[in-house]
Amino acid sequence: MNAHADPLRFPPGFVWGAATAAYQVEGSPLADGAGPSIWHRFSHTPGRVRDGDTGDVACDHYRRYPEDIALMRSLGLQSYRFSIAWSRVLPEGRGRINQAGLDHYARVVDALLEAGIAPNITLYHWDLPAALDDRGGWLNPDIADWFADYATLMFRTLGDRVPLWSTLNEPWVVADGGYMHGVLAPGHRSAFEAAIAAHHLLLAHGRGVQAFRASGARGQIGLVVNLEPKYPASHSPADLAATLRAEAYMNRQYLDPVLRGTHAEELAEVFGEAWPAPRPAEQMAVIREPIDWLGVNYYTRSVVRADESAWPQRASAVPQRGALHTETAWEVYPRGLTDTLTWVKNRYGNLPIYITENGSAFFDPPSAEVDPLPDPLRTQTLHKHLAAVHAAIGAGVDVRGYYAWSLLDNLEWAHGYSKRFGLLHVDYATQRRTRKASALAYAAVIAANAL
Ligand SMILES: OC[C@@H]1[C@@H](O)[C@H](O)[C@@H](O)c2nc(CNc3ccccc3)cn21
Repeated sequence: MNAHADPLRFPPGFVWGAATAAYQVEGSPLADGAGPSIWHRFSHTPGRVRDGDTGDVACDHYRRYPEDIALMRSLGLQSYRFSIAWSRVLPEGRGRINQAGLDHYARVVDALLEAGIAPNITLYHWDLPAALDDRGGWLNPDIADWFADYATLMFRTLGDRVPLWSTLNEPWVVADGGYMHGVLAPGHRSAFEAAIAAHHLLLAHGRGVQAFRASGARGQIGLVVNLEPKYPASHSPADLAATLRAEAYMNRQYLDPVLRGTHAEELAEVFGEAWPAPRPAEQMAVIREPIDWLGVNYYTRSVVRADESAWPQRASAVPQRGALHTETAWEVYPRGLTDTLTWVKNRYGNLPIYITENGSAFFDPPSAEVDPLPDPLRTQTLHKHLAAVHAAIGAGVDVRGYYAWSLLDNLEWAHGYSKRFGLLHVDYATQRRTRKASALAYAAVIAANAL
């Protein structure tokens, strides 16, 4: 809270939430008839995840969600963004339905509604059913049908009472991490596969939106993308061109097809021989199925220079020495959030935006000896990014809400449990939750709807 100057007030009805993802928090990956996901396989593959960490227990959120919802309520959270583990409800990803999995998520939704917290459901947050990966996963063109069938099942089950839905979380990370560089599940390393996966992710998104419209579900559906503004290291032609390639590869690769019906022109240069022939017009039309809102995940920016050795975009980030960096080595750069939001408005129009993830990993001890647990760097970083959102709103961007990443310390993918993003500290030895000071700072902003 800004104790001296006039408070920065947010619009009436601005939605304040927090976010998680199934594989990072739930634990019990095979409970009650669930099938394995590619992240269950990946984390159990030696060498893939730091310290051999897995999601077998995580935050035990699958069982402890009533306690966690009570904590959300105590902080005054108005919405909770979480994901469905596809292989809990369809153990093989298609066909046979696991009613126990559907019943679990219905209980979570009803408990949230009972607590006055609006569910915001992500259908896909990286944990593809392993059985679908055995059929090619995101490389199989049939996955758009598989995803649409899964989405339809969820809309029929929960569509009467869930106000916000998104199809995919960060398709760029799925393709770049899972298929281009191989650092995330399923761990492939091929530009050809990355381009194919990217197209099928876009097709699946569009088919998911069509399924939402056909299901008659209430609420609104969107797409969640990670955006990282790219600033040229110099005004040299080489650096300017590299910056455009980096921006096209991360920031425009998915938004241009979904919101403009075209592909960023630099992608043919970035992917080279791996870039496919122009896609059929009817597929581009599916991809462009109109969405109701856009989810923006923001963490940092990058300052870009030309780098012929950096594959595939031939551009690399210039370290910003002297700036505050997080434990994930991301520069803290709140102005980048304002710039990103105004960039979206100027390029794609003023569609409703939710900041679906924003947060920071700074060191917290494994066990919390005091409540609240001091976390000054995370608290100041939170305040600065909320001020950046306020600035974007003041510039006319239609930002509807903000979700802190994350509600809980959790499994940070290949980093294991070594990076803590939570507003709530988790002692993994005891599963005890402890509020961090940033949680109380966030609660004060929510209570005042002002900074
Ligand atoms: O790393 C923090 C979170 C992660 O826990 C979420 O599951 C995921 O949605 C998420 N996306 C980003 C930003 N995008 C990104 C960029 C490069 C590598 C990995 C993630 C950060 N985060």
